[in-house]
Amino acid sequence: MQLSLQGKTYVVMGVANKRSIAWGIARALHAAGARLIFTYAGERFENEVKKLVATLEDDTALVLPCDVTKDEEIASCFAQIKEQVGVIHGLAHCIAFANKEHLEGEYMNVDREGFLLAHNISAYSLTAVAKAAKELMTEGGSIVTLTYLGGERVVQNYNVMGVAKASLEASVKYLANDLGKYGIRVNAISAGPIRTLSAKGVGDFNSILKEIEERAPLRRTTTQEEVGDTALFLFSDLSRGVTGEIIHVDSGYHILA
Ligand SMILES: CCCCCCc1ccc(Oc2ccc(Oc3cccc(O)n3)cc2)c(O)c1
Repeated sequence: MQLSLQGKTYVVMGVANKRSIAWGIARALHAAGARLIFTYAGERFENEVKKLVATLEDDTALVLPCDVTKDEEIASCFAQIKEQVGVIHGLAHCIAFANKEHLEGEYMNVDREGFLLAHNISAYSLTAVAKAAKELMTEGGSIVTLTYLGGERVVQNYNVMGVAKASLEASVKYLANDLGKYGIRVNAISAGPIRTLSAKGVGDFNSILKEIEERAPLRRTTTQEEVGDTALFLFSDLSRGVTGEIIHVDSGYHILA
C-alpha cells in the first residue's frame, strides 16, 4: 500500500487562488502523480485558476466552469469530463458560500433566502456533484469535502454557515452509506481556520487565529499543506477502510472545552 496516485484522475472543485485550501489539496495530489481536473464558479476566477494550473506544468490538466447551484451546469461539466477522461478516481469538494451579512452578529438575523442560499451552495452541492461523479467512478473512488468546527458546536459569527456545515457533515454519512457498495468512500476534513479569500467573509476571523496559537494543543494554526496531506491520505489506498468520517486537521483545537 502506498500514497502514489500515479495513473489516477481527480476533480478538484473550488480553487479561487493560491491560498485556497483546494489549491493545497491539488498540489498534494499532483505531487503524488495524479491527473487533475479543476472546476471553478464564476468567470472572475477563470484566469486565476488557469494561471495557477499552468504552474503545475501538467498539460493533461483540464479547467472547466461549474456553478453548483445549476443542475444543468453540473450535468454538462461532468459530461465534458466523461468525454475527455472517461473514468475519475475521486473528487475534492471545496465549495461553500453564505451572505457576508449573515456571518457576523446574531445567527437568527438570517432570513429564509440567506438560509437556503447557504445550504444550497455549502451543503446540497455535495450531494449533487456526488450523484454526477458516481457515474464516472466506475473503478470505485473517494470523495472529500471540507467542513469546520462551527458545524459541530457554536463558534461566534459562523452562524448560518455552521448550520449548513452540520447538514454537510450528515450528508457525508448518508452518502457514505449509499456509495460504499459501489466502492466509493465519502469523508470530510474539518480544517482549522486558514487565511483564505473565503475566510475574509467571516466576522472577527483574526481573534480566533490568535486564540488557536495560544490554546490549541499544537500551539499553532493549520496550514494548506497539512490539509493537502490529509486529503492525499483520504484519496489513497491507505484510507481504504475509512468512510463516513470527519478528520480534524486543526492542531487538536476541537478537543478543548
Ligand atoms: C468565526 C469562525 C472563524 C473561523 C472560520 C473558518 C472558516 C473560514 C472559511 C470558511 O469558508 C467559507 C466559505 C464561504 C463563506 O462565505 C463567504 C465568504 C466570503 C464572502 C462572502 O460574502 N461569503 C464563508 C466561509 C469556513 O467554512 C470556515
